[in-house]
Amino acid sequence: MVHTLRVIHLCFIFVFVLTTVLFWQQGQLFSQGYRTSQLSQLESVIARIESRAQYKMDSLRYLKQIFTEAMDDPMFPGSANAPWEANSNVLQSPLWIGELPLPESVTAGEAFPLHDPLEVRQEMNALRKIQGLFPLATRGSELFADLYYISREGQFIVSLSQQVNTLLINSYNPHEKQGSFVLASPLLNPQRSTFWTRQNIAQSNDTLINGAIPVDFRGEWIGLLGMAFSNESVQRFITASLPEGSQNAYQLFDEQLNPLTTVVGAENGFRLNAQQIATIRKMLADKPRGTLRSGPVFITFGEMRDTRSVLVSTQSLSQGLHEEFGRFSILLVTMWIIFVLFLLASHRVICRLVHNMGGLQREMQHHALHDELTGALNRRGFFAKTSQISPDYIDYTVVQLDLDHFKKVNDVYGHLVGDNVLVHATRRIQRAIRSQDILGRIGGEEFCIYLPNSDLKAGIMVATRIKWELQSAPMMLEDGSQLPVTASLGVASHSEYPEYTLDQIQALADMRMYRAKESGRNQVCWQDEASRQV
Ligand SMILES: Nc1nc2c(ncn2[C@@H]2O[C@H](COP(=O)(O)OP(=O)(O)OP(=O)(O)O)[C@@H](O)[C@H]2O)c(=O)[nH]1
Repeated sequence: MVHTLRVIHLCFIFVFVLTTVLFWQQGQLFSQGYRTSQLSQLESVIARIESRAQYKMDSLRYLKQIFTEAMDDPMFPGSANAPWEANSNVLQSPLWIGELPLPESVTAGEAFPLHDPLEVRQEMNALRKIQGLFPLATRGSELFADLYYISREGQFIVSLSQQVNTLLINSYNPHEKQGSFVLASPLLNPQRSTFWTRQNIAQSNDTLINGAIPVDFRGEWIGLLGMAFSNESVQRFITASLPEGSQNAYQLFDEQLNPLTTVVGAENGFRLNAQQIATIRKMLADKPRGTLRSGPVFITFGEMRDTRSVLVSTQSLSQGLHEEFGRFSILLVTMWIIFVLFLLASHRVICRLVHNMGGLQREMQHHALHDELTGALNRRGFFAKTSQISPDYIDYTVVQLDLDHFKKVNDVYGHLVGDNVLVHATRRIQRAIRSQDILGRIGGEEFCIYLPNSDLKAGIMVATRIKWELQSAPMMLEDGSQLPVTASLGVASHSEYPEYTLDQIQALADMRMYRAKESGRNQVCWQDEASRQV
């Protein structure tokens, strides 16, 4: 049965491992699918942001075109006012003007004419012209921008809103290496293309994001046209770019992974820690897109080359479970748990069945080989056991025992007392033999004892001890009287007839037992011719 149980355990372990591996593989596929879906979701958000940002840059190029054309337009003489007086021009809404300290590196070594009122007026006229066109370039309100122009000639900055004007002036750092004016120089921007820059707003954690383009006129670099986007407007812009029903939170970072916006989208309260930022930075050095799992949070990130920023999306476990992949994962895990529970239950039932069957089998085997009344081996059990071991034991002796006048006990005291005598006699015999000796009740009141590793002499000693055990302990009856129990015993040893089989030795002992009966009972006989009594 132990073997059967072991096979059952192995089968169940095999099924458990196999199905767990299958479920795990399925989980891996889900996990891969989830990763891909997160990346494609981020990709689509990045594509939207980039296309919108590109639209802004295209608008800027278009406005620059109009601006340079207007500089040459003789039909638009413009205002005769000096730039710092332009606020008084009431024809359109005011242009806000401020003085801007241009970096020395930009102006050094170049012979600037002092403020040429004509060129400055031309610039102002051109600005007036594009001022009217600008609202067309700010499609919708999701990305509020303000247009500004920095005149290299006049060293002033003009913008449509006073707020942006002040911000630009306050945050302008002429020594900034990546400052917009520096990046617009022909040296660093020979293609004269658009570019993105950032300015940290003084006394605040906010950043002003600028899209800018250098303006050249008649082959000479005269200024810079730009759009400034406030932090909140970028935030609104990203929110508007998110897919509907997205469970992710997004945050925009600069290339050094300093946050440019606060978290937008689903609110999961998650903030990247220093270690996660270091990991993302390391991964970005290899690939522009990537994913990582950090505890219960799944992080997806992607670089946006044009705007030189990094978009990071995070999804907490609970948010992920609201998505299709999350629901499938729950289903998969539930199915696995149900399966394992079912497997455990069936394993338990089968083991119990096998155990019960084993018990039943052992019980049946015991009944088949043992005498129910005395508990000793029955005839079949005795011969089964002795024939099992007798080939190994060549030096054995058999004692055949028959209770004396047992019929009389039955007749006088009844069968119940007769049964008790049999039990009593069995116990007494067991007291007189060794644990390795085999006792069997092979007939009604007939017993046989197999003595391994015993010669005839030892057998006679055991038989004599049994005789005395019985004789010396009569059975107590219910009325307090004593019932003497004696037996006649025959002894035969394999050593006498080595060629004999166990059956033959047992038959010989039986014959000698009859001799003991004939010789007057309650005695041991071990010879064929003349019985010897002890
Ligand atoms: N109570 C009881 N009696 C049994 C059992 N098995 C056999 N007997 C009885 O044992 C008696 C055996 O009697 P006999 O073979 O004539 O032998 P005996 O009376 O012992 O006489 P001797 O052997 O010559 O001394 C029979 O009456 C059987 O019915 C049993 O399990 N219980």
